[in-house]
Amino acid sequence: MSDDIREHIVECKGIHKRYLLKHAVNGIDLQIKKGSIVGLLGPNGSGKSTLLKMMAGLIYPTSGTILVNGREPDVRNKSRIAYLPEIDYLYGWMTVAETLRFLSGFYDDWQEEKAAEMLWTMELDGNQKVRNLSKGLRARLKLIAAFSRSAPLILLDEPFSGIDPSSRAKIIRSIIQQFDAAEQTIILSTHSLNESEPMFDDVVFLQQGQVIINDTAENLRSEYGCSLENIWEKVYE
Ligand SMILES: Nc1ncnc2c1ncn2[C@@H]1O[C@H](COP(=O)(O)OP(=O)(O)OP(=O)(O)O)[C@@H](O)[C@H]1O
Repeated sequence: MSDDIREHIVECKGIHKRYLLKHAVNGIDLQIKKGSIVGLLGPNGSGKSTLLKMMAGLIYPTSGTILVNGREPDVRNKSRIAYLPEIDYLYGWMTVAETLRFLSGFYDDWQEEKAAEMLWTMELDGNQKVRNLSKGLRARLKLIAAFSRSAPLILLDEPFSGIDPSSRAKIIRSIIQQFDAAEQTIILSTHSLNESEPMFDDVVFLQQGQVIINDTAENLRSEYGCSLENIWEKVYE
C-alpha cells in the first residue's frame, strides 16, 4: 500500500520490549490514525517512553512489529519523525539561537521561519545561553526544535514537564492553532491532563506495559461522563 493512502501512520502488532530484568512493554497492539493528536497516558514506568522510542526507531522491540508509514522505523526514519526525548539533550554553552542553527543542520525539513515565529510566541531570547535557561524555558526550546520540522510524525515525550500551568496552557493553544491535520500526526506522552486535555483527538491509557483503554477523547468523555483527568483518577487511583 502506498504511504499516502494508508489510514494509519503507526501500526503496532504484538509489541514486547524486555530489558534485562523488566518487561517494559507487554503485548501492545495499537494503530494511530493519520492527522490526529494522540495522548499517550500512564503512570511512571507504564512504558510510554519505551513505546515512543520504538516508534522513533531508537530501540527495537524484543518481538512484534512496528510500522511507521508502512516501514519499520530505524535510524534512517529520523528524517520523517520529529522526536522530542524526555531527557535534556541541549548544550549549555550554546545560545538559544545557536542551538536552533545547530539543529537546523541535521534536518532537511527544518523550517527557518517557523523556528523564528515560535521563538517569539514562546517568549525566548535568542541571545540567552542554554545553561542559564530555567527548566521550563529549556522545555520550550525543545518544543521549538520539534515543531520547526515538517516531519509527518511528531513524538513528544513529556514535553510540558517543568513548564508552569499558565504557560503550558498558552503553548498548548499555539500547538492546536498551528497543527495541520492534513500533514502531521502528534503522539504526546504526559501525566498532566489538566491543560493538555483539549488537544487530544484520541487517547491511549497504558498500565504495566499494556494498553488498557484506547478510544477517542469524545467517546471516553461521554462513556464515563467526566473529563479525561477524572477518568485518569478512576483508572489509576
Ligand atoms: N534502559 C532500560 N533498562 C532497564 N529497564 C528500563 C530501561 N528503560 C526503561 N526501563 C524500565 O521499563 C519500564 C518502563 O519504563 P518507561 O520509561 O518506558 O516508562 P514511562 O511510562 O515512560 O515512565 P515515566 O512516566 O516515569 O517516564 C520501567 O519499569 C523502567 O524502569
